[in-house]
Amino acid sequence: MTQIYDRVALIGLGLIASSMFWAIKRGGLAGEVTGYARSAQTRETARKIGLCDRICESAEEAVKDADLVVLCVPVGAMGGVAEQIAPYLKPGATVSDVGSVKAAVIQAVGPHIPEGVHFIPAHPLAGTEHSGPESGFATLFDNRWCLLVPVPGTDPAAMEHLRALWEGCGAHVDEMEAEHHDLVLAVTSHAPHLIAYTMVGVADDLRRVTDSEVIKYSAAGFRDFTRIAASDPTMWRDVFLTNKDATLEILGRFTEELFALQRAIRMGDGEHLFDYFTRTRAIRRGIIEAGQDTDAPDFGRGKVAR
Ligand SMILES: NC(=O)c1ccc[n+]([C@@H]2O[C@H](COP(=O)([O-])OP(=O)(O)OC[C@H]3O[C@@H](n4cnc5c(N)ncnc54)[C@H](O)[C@@H]3O)[C@@H](O)[C@H]2O)c1
Ligand SMILES: O=C(O)C(=O)CC1(C(=O)O)C=CC(O)C=C1
Repeated sequence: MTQIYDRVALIGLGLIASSMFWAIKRGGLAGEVTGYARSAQTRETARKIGLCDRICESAEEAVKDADLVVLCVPVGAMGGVAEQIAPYLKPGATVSDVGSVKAAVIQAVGPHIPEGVHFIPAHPLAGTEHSGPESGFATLFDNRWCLLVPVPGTDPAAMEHLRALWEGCGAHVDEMEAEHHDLVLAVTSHAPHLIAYTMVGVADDLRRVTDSEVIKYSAAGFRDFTRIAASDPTMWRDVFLTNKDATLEILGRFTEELFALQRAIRMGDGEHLFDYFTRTRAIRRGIIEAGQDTDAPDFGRGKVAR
């Protein structure tokens, strides 16, 4: 139990904020954690389940005297929240966020951060398809990456504190530059979500001809592949609107590969299909062997390939 901050404020009480709260409590990482959500119903639920030491009626009240303020709202709401809390931030405090896109958040939040307050964007690479204050759990960040995205002139001591908080929450911490982050995440997270949403849309379109059998008998492949299509629509709308260029670049490449496979199927080119699947299977297995598949079961002996 190492306390890193006296007071932490969480703004937006959904999956990530609630998981942060339970992880901070588990590690004894903060003296007090305050919380604020825009909707009265969310604040009520938070109080009921004991989320945060104190739920405040305004964002201003929540951030007052906080040493660390973490913005846990959808990416498109970050700028507005930053503007709202700016006059109430304590000198020397750190403002961070957990947004899935970084360049747009830096652009939206940065200008509102007052002189004497540190701004360190961050992104924990962990989540589920669930959302809201009741969806969080203390172990969400265990053995997952959290990327810190320092802006020019970032105070090294403030960085160390934030790094220690995320490590205390169970994460491995790395640093990455914003544009690079957005390109990497477009491949590993954003495009896959869009493709999963699309596949569910296709299944739904087919409902009329298959008499709902696609949904009723949805096989393991469909279920595994489309779990993430149950994710929050506001969050993902904002991700695509704010990481437009990188996502469109990756979707362009994806479409080219898809067309090549489509052509191989039409032409009966089994060799092309076999070679492609052999190569991609090796890559996927390599991810597991490198221990980067943090969902693979761990029986206390390191990651076990599935
Ligand atoms: N869900 C994931 O898998 C995941 C993973 C890593 C990072 N993120 C990022 O974390 C952030 C939060 O995501 P989440 O999954 O916790 O979402 P969530 O939908 O569970 O929670 C978001 C919360 O923010 C509140 N909110 C929305 N607009 C607000 C405003 N203007 N002021 C105050 N509160 C507001 C909502 O009412 C809700 O309580 C997003 O930026 C998302 O991109 C999500
Ligand atoms: O596992 C999931 O449900 C997720 O979608 C989590 C996930 C991801 O794509 O890996 C989603 C968005 C993030 O910003 C980080 C993590």
